[in-house]
Amino acid sequence: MVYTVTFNPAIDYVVHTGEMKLGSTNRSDREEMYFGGKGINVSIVLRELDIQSKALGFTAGFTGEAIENGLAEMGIDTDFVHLKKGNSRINVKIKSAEETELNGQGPDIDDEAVNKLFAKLDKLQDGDTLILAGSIPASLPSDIYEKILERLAHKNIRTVVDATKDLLLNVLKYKPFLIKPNNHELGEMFGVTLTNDEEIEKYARKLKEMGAVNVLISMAGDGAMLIDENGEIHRCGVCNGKVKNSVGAGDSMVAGFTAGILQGDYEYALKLGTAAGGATAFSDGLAQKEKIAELLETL
Ligand SMILES: Nc1ncnc2c1ncn2[C@@H]1O[C@H](COP(=O)(O)OP(=O)(O)OP(=O)(O)O)[C@@H](O)[C@H]1O
Ligand SMILES: O=P(O)(O)OC[C@@]1(O)O[C@H](CO)[C@@H](O)[C@@H]1O
Repeated sequence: MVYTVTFNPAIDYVVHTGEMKLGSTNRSDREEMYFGGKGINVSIVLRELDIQSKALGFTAGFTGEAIENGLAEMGIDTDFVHLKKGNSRINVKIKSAEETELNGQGPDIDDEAVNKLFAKLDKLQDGDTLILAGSIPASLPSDIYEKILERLAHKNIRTVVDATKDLLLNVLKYKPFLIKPNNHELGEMFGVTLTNDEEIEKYARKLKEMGAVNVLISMAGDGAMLIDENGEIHRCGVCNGKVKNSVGAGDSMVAGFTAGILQGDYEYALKLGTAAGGATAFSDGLAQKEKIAELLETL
């Protein structure tokens, strides 16, 4: 079974506007809402790839209820811990000449709620896959992902972590099966700006030396690089298409790669990840089955 964990689910409120003037009243041309947060996005795209997962995490208030109902309507299995206070966040994504995002902080998560999540995770079994994805609310310490991996270390669970900074660095000693920072996040973790392929490879290998089994670096329109468990490097360019939306492209890549590795080798997983990432970049909302299949054929 595949489980995703989203500590900080969100309603993604996507606003399209011709021009955006800071300090003025702007009017949108159209709006859309999606139920998101990184782990949830991974669950949604996994379902497009015929892999049923269970989405875990925390929801709160009326927005949390809307997220759960929306996911249920989409056929996504969920088992969220319900927080007693606050509301799940609404993340604003403004699409004008450029994409601007304003992600919320999210509700506080207390120890009792964290322990409820731990109890659910304790039921995972050998052979399961666990995907931890996205930011955590400020009320939680940055070793929370580490604590989860530590709890599960005695079981044979394939772990995937899509996070940044300390949240990611802290888990490396537990040898996550896959991590997927993008090239900017990779540089940020080492306090450097990465300007070419050689530098990106050098720092990706550092993450591997620090414990990650497979390191996948996504580079938006420049494709992706994988350093696999044997230290071999694989590269994949991007699919061709008109970019509509980059929100969730990375989550789609994580879903595609995870589905790919359950069905084939690293080359195939990288291609399926690339096709899923591209399918999201070329769609309003997340990747759909037919688009992923069409793009996979081109790689
Ligand atoms: N402009 C694009 N054209 C084609 N493919 C793209 C484009 N942007 C993203 N992709 C595909 O999606 C993958 C992941 O994208 P990206 O590197 O932007 O992830 P990310 O930064 O984690 O994204 P996000 O945080 O918005 O989900 C890329 O490696 C690529 O295969
Ligand atoms: O604030 P985080 O948790 O880092 O990212 C949250 C988020 O931007 O990630 C997804 C796209 O990857 C969106 O659905 C969501 O709004």
